[in-house]
Amino acid sequence: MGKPPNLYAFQGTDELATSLRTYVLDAQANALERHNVFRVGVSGGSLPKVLAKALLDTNNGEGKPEFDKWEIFFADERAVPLDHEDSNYRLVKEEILDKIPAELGKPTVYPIDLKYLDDIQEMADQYEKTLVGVFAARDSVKLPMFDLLLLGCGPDGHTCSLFPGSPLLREHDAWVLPISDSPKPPPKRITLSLPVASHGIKIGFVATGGGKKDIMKEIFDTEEGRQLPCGLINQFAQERVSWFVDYPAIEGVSFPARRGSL
Ligand SMILES: O=C(O)[C@H](O)[C@@H](O)[C@H](O)[C@H](O)COP(=O)(O)O
Repeated sequence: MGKPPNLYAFQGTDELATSLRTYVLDAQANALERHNVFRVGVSGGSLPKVLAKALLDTNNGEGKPEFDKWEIFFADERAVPLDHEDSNYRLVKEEILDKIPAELGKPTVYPIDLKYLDDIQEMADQYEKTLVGVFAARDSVKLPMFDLLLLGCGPDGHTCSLFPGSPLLREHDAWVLPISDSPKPPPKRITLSLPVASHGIKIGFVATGGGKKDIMKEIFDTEEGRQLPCGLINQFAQERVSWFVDYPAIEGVSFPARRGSL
């Protein structure tokens, strides 16, 4: 049995961002030492804004992101053009990529292939091929191992585009899956599968605001919550998972949180 996930709680997003920066830079240092590249998967939602605060505030702690060594992938993406308001690529571009100062270098980014907007199975297959190309042949690597996955948690306990009760949660072979009926709009998306999302060397969740307190209580304090997508990642990845939350998000949660800095 491994150790439980880490739950770090902060007074507000500024404090959260400072510790998230330390966490990301630590993951970067480990990855660069291991293979001189930092492979990161990011989600949409509120995460990119918090991540921008963590990474781009240059007065914020020691060390720097070495973006020219970063390879950025999408933990999930909506099947829309890259300049569409629903695009996670557009969100990450506007919040982070466009704001990176030149001296920090430019990351390599892997967006979805727009040729397949009308065929999301093909879009998922192509994105999986991209991962195969980067993480080595599928036969030799059972699952791609991201150096860091940065994920959000929906009010129903979903993460990436893996929703509670979805048959996609039972998929153990594919690395990337299509979804055509996402309960959160827009309906058509692709997502990392649960085994891939649980396989990151480090997996960081960011959840803030009182709107998250009921689902956080469910995930951390109840047996049913452990079966929700976020709860399943907690179970599978255990101490490789770290949650960065603010106090309102864990009001009433009994699971022990470490308050203050990382
Ligand atoms: O593209 C998406 O819809 C996201 O990747 C999704 O999984 C998100 O991370 C959660 O819904 C949490 O969103 P918030 O952080 O905005 O609550």
